[in-house]
Amino acid sequence: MTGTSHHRQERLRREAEAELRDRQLPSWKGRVLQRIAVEHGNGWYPLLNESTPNTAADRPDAVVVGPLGVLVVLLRDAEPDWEDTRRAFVWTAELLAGATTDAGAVTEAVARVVVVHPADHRGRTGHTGEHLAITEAELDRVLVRGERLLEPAEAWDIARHLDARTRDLTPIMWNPRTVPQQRGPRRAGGSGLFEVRDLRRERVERALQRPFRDWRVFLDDTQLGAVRRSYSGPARITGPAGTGKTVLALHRLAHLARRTPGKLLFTTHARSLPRIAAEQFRSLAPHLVQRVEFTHLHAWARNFLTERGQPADVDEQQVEAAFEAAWCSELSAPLRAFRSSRYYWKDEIDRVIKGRGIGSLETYRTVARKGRGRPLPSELRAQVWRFYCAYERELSARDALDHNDVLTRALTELDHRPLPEQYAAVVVDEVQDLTLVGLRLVHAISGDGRDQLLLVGDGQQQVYPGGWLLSEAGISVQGRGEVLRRNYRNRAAVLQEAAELNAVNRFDDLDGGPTVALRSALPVLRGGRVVRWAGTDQEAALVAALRELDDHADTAVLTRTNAAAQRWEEVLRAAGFTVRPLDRWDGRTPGPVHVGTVHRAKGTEFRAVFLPDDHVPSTAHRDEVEAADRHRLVARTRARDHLWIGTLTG
Ligand SMILES: Nc1ncnc2c1ncn2[C@@H]1O[C@H](COP(=O)(O)OP(=O)(O)OP(=O)(O)O)[C@@H](O)[C@H]1O
Repeated sequence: MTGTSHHRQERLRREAEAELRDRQLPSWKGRVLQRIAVEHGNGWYPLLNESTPNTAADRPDAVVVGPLGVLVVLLRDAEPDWEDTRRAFVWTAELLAGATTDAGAVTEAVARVVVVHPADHRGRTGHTGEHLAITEAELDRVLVRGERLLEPAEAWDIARHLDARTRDLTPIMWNPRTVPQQRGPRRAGGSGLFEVRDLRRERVERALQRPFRDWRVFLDDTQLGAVRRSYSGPARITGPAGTGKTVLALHRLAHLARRTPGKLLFTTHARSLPRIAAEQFRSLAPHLVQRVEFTHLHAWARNFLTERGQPADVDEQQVEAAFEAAWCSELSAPLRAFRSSRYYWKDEIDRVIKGRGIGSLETYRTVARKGRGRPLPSELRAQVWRFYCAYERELSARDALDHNDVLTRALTELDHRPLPEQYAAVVVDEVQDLTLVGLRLVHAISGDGRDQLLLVGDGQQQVYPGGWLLSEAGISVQGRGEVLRRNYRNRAAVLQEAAELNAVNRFDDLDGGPTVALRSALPVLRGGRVVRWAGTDQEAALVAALRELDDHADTAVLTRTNAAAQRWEEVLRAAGFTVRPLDRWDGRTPGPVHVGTVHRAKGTEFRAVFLPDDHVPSTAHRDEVEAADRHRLVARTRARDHLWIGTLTG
């Protein structure tokens, strides 16, 4: 430390001592608060609780706003009760509500609870479920070291907001009415919409330059509303691709975790998404990660049945063999005559008959089969039913269960014997891909209580056939929900390319709620690059295009089928690239080129995405054309900056 800065520190310390003199603080608390107050010289704005040192157990002694975020500081001789630290956080978070900075609305992700103990404290320190515990000797950990979360102007705005919101907190060492001299770049006059939009763009651009996405994103007003709102029953978030639905869902989980005891559940249909969401949640709220279970729905059902001593393993080969046996029998002949595709009839069983939990031909005759193409005549339905019964017999003969059986059994078991302990909240992402039985299961897990169930999805991104009405699962969202419109992921050129697809939303029109199509989404980021390639030697073209990229980090080659993904893996390895299959990715390491199916990439994003032509056979069936367009929409909207689309000719 130089002589001058030492002198300045000493002056600040004496000023702090004078400000705190009347408080009659125990000496160690006085020292800590002085130290915090001195940090004002480094861009921190301390606010002291009016009652300190006689602070209530569940209130902070100080709230300090600065470059490393908002610290909710509790000075305690002994380890506090976790409920008290949580309440102190919630109290502060509620004061933060409505705070805005140039970058947008403030989220709770910028705040954390820090419990400070005296230097001779012998108890535990470090991270607990709810807070970070340190001794007074370790204050640098929270005041000096760590990730920079707030710009100087943002910290100032938040500190002033807190001062204005409550009389319980008093600024020390700074005056909310005096504009600080050394401030970071601020908006220069005016508040036109255009300018606000530019600022948001600038901030998102900055976040994109970091190696990983900035999960402490400042949510926009609609997102923030949905994070903090208390819903009296099940609620629903919709919005086109890239509008921040998953971000919102994770913030809401953190928000609810801080307010309620008990476990929370994040689930979805796709196997890879929970792992990635868990990583994102970890960087958003590391101390709460133990409280949230991230599991795809089939794994949840399997674990649940296993715990209850019931069989739950699915042997894919046996399932395949059972279907093949039925398909090879004469029972499939009328089906083939109507639609030759084996996949179509497999979907009919998986997504319509078993997926909807249809137990009799009478019910099957009446079901709407939305999005499944030409209606099935009644006589053909009877034949499909016979085919389905043959498949079931083949399964039993092999003593095998398919994935639908596992969900159905879990639902029955839950009906019989509910969970011993309810989840505090359940969030379902990509809800449009669940079957009706899957939806009933999440509803049975969550119940209808306040804030218990949040459904997040977008009908334009449905990649599995079949649909349902929420009411068929006994769920009513009755105006409880939000529609997001601002696309933060895709640069304008990429968004435009994806929005041109005619991805018919067969899902949301079922519920009649408000929806926004991708083409009406509002792009936040400018620029972007779309390359359309057409020719015969696609492998050479894609490899050359990949080589042209200045950086391969965060790049993906996405395919329609597993077989195509495997083939591309080999091609890229042979060309010298390091490749990682998407199903082994946890969203953390951006290093090698990722290769996988679009299904595996659901809910994720990459800087550059390559979509080679997969020889999709052309079809005249409307449902298949629509499904292919939805699939393409999902694929294209995975790209943030750069999109490469291949077309094989000849
Ligand atoms: N308010 C915001 N400000 C800046 N960036 C944001 C904001 N909200 C979301 N983002 C960013 O936008 C991208 C898309 O967010 P997210 O994955 O939550 O969207 P989504 O609606 O779930 O997309 P999809 O339906 O395609 O899976 C992410 O990189 C996220 O960090």
